[in-house]
This record gives sequence, structure tokens and C-alpha cells, in this order.
Amino acid sequence: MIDSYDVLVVGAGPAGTAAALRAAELGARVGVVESGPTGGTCVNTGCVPTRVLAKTARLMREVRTADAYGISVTEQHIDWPTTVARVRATVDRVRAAKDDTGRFAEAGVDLLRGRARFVSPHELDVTAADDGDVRRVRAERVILCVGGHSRRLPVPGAELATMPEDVLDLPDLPRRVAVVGAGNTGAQLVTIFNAFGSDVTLLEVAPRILAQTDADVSAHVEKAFREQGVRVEVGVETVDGLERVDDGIRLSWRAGDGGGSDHVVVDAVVMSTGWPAAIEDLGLEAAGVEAGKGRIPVDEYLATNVGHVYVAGDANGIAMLVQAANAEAEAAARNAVLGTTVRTPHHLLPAGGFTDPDYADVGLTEDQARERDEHCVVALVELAELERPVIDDRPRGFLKLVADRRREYLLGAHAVGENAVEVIQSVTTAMAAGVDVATLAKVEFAYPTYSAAIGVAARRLLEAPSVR
Ligand SMILES: Cc1cc2nc3c(=O)[nH]c(=O)nc-3n(C[C@H](O)[C@H](O)[C@H](O)COP(=O)(O)OP(=O)(O)OC[C@H]3O[C@@H](n4cnc5c(N)ncnc54)[C@H](O)[C@@H]3O)c2cc1C
Ligand SMILES: NC(=O)c1ccc[n+]([C@@H]2O[C@H](COP(=O)([O-])OP(=O)(O)OC[C@H]3O[C@@H](n4cnc5c(N)ncnc54)[C@H](O)[C@@H]3O)[C@@H](O)[C@H]2O)c1
Repeated sequence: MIDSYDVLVVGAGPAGTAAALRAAELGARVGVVESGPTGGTCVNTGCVPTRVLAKTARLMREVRTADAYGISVTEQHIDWPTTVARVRATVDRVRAAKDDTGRFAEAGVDLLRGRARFVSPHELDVTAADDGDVRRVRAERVILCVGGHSRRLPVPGAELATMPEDVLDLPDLPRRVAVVGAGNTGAQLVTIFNAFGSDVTLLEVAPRILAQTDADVSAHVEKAFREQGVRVEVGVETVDGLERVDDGIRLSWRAGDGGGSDHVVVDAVVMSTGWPAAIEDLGLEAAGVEAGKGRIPVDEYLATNVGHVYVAGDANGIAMLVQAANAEAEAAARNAVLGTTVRTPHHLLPAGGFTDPDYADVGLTEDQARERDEHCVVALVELAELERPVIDDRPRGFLKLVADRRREYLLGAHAVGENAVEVIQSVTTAMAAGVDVATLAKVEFAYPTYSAAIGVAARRLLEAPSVR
């Protein structure tokens, strides 16, 4: 007999877990299929391990400056096996704290262990990983939350590269490392390896690192990387290949603007060059679902070209973040179960990275806002102007607020520096609540805090020169 569900969710990462639980809450009979451990990329190989490594990097930096505070620390080096064990133990603790399987059971959601593949628009085969047993399930509606995977560049010797999810499997901490790709993953790995004492080279094809962020954010972080001794090569034309040589791996590339060939010899090359959707073995053609390049396109209600199949999370390629996965899961579950037309407020999703210094943003960049209206108003506060960053000896960075030409509402916020992500979170709360700039300017911020930059920047927006 074929099991039948109102909603079948494929994937139990952040998007799938939230979508399944929400759909069950709305009264649907729900099954969720997962081929690996619950928690997805975020818990198992992405956010959580990276965050523990970022904390380790921070501790290294703090220890290096301890002397200045009268704390004597004699030896500073990374014991790689201990670091790796700490990361793995933390992943286990987070998984236990989240208790996804317990929450599924409590909500009456069936967790089907195995790999799902469409065999027709409403039927999928679930192949168990352990014994290869195949079970067919039928679903009125399907929410695909299959996430993505890292992309190995199609260049000679690419098999010599380590992918970001395999960094913890490196036998030793690489003394020399090259990171290819300066998106959020690459930038965070640069800070981690740099703090651990490795020599780091960063290659990026785009003209700047963190190309999705505000140009000032990207310039500031890039400058900090260079000052920290990282070799940053942007505007690279192409990576030629990797080759094993006597003393390591030789990574060759062609510099942009006719800069010619260049290379570096390192102990490890990490490729963080993109994140296509995990759709290779999903049988989309059997369901008639059209896939785009590395993602499954959806409409504003997260439906594919096949009306009863929705996509939430990384797989639709809109905004690859946990907060986006959660928000989209809510919309997809409601639209699938209730037939509503709920949209996702992507403009209110904050994001950030734990580099040195941290960076974060929400809403439109200055360039995007100026493209819409050249008279938008921008105010910037340097952290060095505030007491707390000076007290903490972390004066590097800024907060930039972007408002409409009438200086009424915030369109975006961009920060670099200590606690940047938390500062941007506060701005996001104000934006989500519809707080106008004048009200924000009147808010008192606790002393001494990094968030105080928000009040100063809001007041500066009001004082900014009037529209011509
Ligand atoms: C190194 C790194 C660090 C990151 N740090 C952050 C961060 O700090 N903050 C942040 O917001 N985001 C971060 N992200 C992004 C974040 O991890 C993703 O946006 C998030 O995990 C997306 O959730 P998802 O549910 O869409 O996909 P995933 O978490 O990838 O989950 C998809 C699940 O589907 C399963 N699956 C796939 N195909 C099938 C199938 N056919 N059958 C059954 N199961 C299947 C997979 O096994 C997986 O468990 C990071 C990503 C990386 C790589
Ligand atoms: N802190 C966070 O929120 C966080 C952290 C990590 C990842 N993520 C998310 O996960 C997703 C994947 O991130 P990612 O950084 O792995 O991928 P990405 O697609 O965001 O960045 C890949 C980078 O590699 C570059 N690149 C591509 N081909 C190249 C080549 N041949 N040579 C040099 N550079 C090349 C691209 O220009 C790009 O800058 C993103 O959407 C990201 O937002 C979020």
C-alpha cells in the first residue's frame, strides 16, 4: 500500500523542518523525507561548525592581545585535533538541543529516512540509505527543501581541493592555504585560517570580495584582510588548475586585466565557489518541474511551474540564509495547505558574517537605493566616534543607514565592526515595525554600546543636506 500525505516535504534542514511543522500545525497530514542527519547544512556542516571555528579564531585574537591587559599568556597555537573535536561535539549538542526528531513526533509528522525522487507529479520513491529499501509515497502537495551543495570548479586537478564542508577532515592545520571564492563562506574561512596562523591567499573572480554586500562594507573588510597579511587577488580572470608538487599543491590562475599567469604553492586549497541546488537526483523531469541553472525557479508564492510543487530555502536560489529558509517555509506551508498567496519579506532579512571585522546588512545597499532614487539619503557613523569601540580597542568599522529622500523610512543598513550582526538586527527590528527615522533618532541607547551608533546615524539622517 502507498502512504499518502497532504504535504510531503523533501529535506529536513532549516526550511524543511519549519515547513513540515507549520504544515502539520495547519492541520495537514505531513511526511518529511531526509537522506542524512536532520538539521541540514546549517547544523551539520555550515553555520554551526563555522560559528565554532569563528569563536576559536576570536579567542586566538583575544589571547594575542591579552598581554596589553596584564594577562600573561605564554604559548598560543592551535591544537587542530582538539579544535576539530570541539566543533564536532558542539554540532552534537546543537542537534540534541534542537531535537528535530522529537518535535516531528510530537507534531505527528512522519520522518521518512531516505532519498526522495519523483516518479510522477504526485508520487515519489524514498530509497533508504541503509538497506536500499524503496518505499513509494503519494502527496497532494510537495514542498522541496533540498538545499544545495558546494561547487567544485571544473578545472584540472580540482580533486585536490578541499570543499568547505570537508575542512574539518584536513589531517593538520594547513600552514599555507588558498581560499578560492570570496563570498560569505570564503571570507569567513579567511578570517579563521588567518587567526589560526596560516598564510592565506584569497582569489575572487568578481572585482571585489563579498560582492553582494554594500561597496563600503566590501572595501572595508578587504582592506582589513590585506592589513592582516592576507594576499587578496580580486578580478581574477580564471583559475587554470591545481597540481601536486614536491612541497604542496600548486594553484595557478590568470590575473584580470591582462595581468598574466600567477600561482601559489600551499598545503590546502579550499573551493568556496558557489552553492547550486541539490537537484541532480531528484527526478524533477518526472514531475514536470523545470529547473534553472543551479536552482529551481519559483514565483512570488514559492510555487514552481507545476502548481502543487513549492520550493523553500536554498534550493530556490533567492536568499541562501537560515532566516530566509524559515520565512519561506512559513509562506510555502501556508500556501500549500491553505491555498493562500503569502509572500516572503526578503527585504527584511538581516544577514552577516563572522570575519575580522564582522559585517552585516539588511535591505538595499547604497548603490541599489541610488539606482531607484538618486536623492535617497545616507548617513554614516564611524565606530571610532563612539566610546564603547574605543574602550574595547575595537574602533574599526562603521554603521551606514540609507533612507528615502524624505528621510522618513529606512531602506537599508550596513555595518562593519564588532557586534555588526547584532547592531543590524536592532535596525531590522525597527524596519519591520515600521519605525520612522525621526522616532528612531529619539531612542536612547544604553551606554556604552555599539548599538548607540544607530541613534547617532538616525540623527545624522535627519540633519543630512536637504534634497536639491
Ligand atoms: C559554511 C557555511 C556557513 C553558513 N553560515 C550561515 C550563517 O551563519 N547564517 C545563515 O543564515 N546561513 C548560513 N549558511 C547558509 C545556511 O546553511 C543555509 O541557508 C541553510 O542551511 C538552508 O537551509 P535549507 O533547509 O534550504 O537547506 P539545507 O540546510 O541544505 O538542508 C537540505 C536538506 O535536504 C536533504 N536532502 C537533499 N536532497 C534530498 C533528497 N532528494 N531526499 C531527501 N533529503 C534530501 C539534505 O540531506 C539536507 O539535510 C551557511 C552555509 C555554509 C555552507
Ligand atoms: N554567515 C552567513 O550568513 C553565511 C555564511 C556562509 C554561507 N552563506 C550562504 O551560503 C551560500 C553559499 O555561500 P558561498 O560563499 O559558498 O557561495 P557564493 O556563491 O555566495 O560565493 C561564491 C564566490 O565564489 C566566486 N567564484 C566563483 N567562481 C570562481 C572562480 N573560478 N574563481 C574565483 N572565485 C570564484 C564568486 O564570484 C563568489 O564571490 C550563500 O548564499 C551564502 O549567503 C551564508
